[in-house]
Amino acid sequence: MENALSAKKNRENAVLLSLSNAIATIRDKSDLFDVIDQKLKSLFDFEDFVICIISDDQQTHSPFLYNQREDFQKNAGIAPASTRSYTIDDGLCHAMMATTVPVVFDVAEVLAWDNPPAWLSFWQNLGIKEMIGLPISDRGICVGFFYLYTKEKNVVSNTYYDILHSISLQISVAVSNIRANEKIAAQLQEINLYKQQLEEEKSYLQEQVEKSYRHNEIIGQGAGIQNVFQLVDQVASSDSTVLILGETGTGKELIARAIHNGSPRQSKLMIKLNCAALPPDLVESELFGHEKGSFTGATERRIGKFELAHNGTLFLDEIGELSLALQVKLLRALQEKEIERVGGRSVIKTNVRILAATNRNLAQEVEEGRFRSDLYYRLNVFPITIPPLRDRKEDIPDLAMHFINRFAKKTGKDVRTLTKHVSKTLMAYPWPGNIRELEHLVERSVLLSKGPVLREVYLPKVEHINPDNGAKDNRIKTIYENERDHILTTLKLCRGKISGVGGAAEILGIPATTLNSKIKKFQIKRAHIL
Ligand SMILES: Nc1ncnc2c1ncn2[C@@H]1O[C@H](COP(=O)(O)OP(=O)(O)OP(=O)(O)O)[C@@H](O)[C@H]1O
Repeated sequence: MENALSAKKNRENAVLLSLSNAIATIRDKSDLFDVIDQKLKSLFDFEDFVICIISDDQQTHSPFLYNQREDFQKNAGIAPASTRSYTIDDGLCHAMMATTVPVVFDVAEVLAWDNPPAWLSFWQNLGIKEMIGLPISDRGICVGFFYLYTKEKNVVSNTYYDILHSISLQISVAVSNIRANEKIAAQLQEINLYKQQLEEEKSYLQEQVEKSYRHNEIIGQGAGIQNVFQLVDQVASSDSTVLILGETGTGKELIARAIHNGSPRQSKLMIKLNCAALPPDLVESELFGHEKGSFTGATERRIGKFELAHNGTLFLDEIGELSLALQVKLLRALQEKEIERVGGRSVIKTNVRILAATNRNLAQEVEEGRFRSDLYYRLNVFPITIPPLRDRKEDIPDLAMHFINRFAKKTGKDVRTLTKHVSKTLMAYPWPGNIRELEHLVERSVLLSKGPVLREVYLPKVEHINPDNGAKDNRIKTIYENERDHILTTLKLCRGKISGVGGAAEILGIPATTLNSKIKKFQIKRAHIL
């Protein structure tokens, strides 16, 4: 008998020793899981176990280490998961916190209490009859619980209590180490994230410095652009969302930057996202960021433009190209003022001023169901429409001189002015690509010019140009859309003149009355034309 007892004692000591050696090498949760599952099981037979940790506010506790068997999810009741938390006020926790020694609970008895733990019936459904609770402590304070579940009753006799107590102390040390490691890893990840943010901010700042050098002069004396400047002055100092409308190349980004630079957010960043430049799923992660592994290719956690623009301005260019699914997500972000990274679980508060731009007729896009009306109304708080260059020809000579000076400086060529003839030619051209097209044409002409006076410019032939360059639409249009677009283009070319010589009806070869009824049918408004 004595021999049998001492053999048992020896076996226990051996398990304890090997457990303690194994615990010393533990680096993470999976190491600890294996040690408990293999070494402790060799001491006595238990079915499963869970280690829970009490939250910092001492109100709840959550599973920290547990078996992640797939069949658990199929069982009735609440399977352990680190995302779940339970109140500490459930009798069981209080009993555990009041003791330093193992406590054995009869599962059926606990379930008959007034306030049984919400998760316990899950284990009963698996046939668990008893559970042994051991406190997990850190420097003498109870920080969690270690529950061992058994299918038989009285598996652990009193003689095991001492050894279980020693084991719980050792496991407590391992849990503390793992939590400390996890904290360091999370901090490292935060540091890397900030590093990435700083790098992105740096590249944005470099871009901004470059642009502010180029953008300190916005050229335009004509009434059309002066009206735009007035609107910019009115809205810049507020936090209002601004919708900037205008054909491609009319200066929408320049105006967005002027609004940002005139706002109290000017010392922060203006981040730009071109909604048309990427496929929809990438636009989502560009906007909101993503967590590591949230999709194939997401090898690193990455913050999105919303986060990057925090306390600054987010300029959403070509907003009309945003998919309907993303429009919903953007609307939610604007309404809630918070975002969720793709694959992320937590919400992130953001304080961002939104400027949006499009060369599409958004009101029409709404009518035709391609743009959500609720998002449109949220964006259309303060619309600014930039007139196309053909409607502000008076600005062309100044703009041309501005670009001549810039490119002469850039290329080192001595070009100082342009002839009257060139000026007239430029003013007669309809500029479907607007100021950007003028900028490129001047650049080319400066390069080709032979003296200090620009005598020649090489304009494309007008008949090849479709001045209604607004929609970059690759889909095949319906006959209805085509007819509407054709009428609209002609009306734009004629600046809204319907009848008489040079009127749209004459060009289209139909009576003015017919054109008028078509305008009605297609719901073409004056604002669409001008
Ligand atoms: N009033 C202006 N004075 C000087 N330069 C201008 C002016 N307006 C536009 N530009 C220049 O014309 C080019 C096109 O402008 P910008 O990129 O702002 O147009 P956009 O309307 O945003 O074009 P897109 O619709 O294609 O995005 C830029 O190089 C910009 O600096």
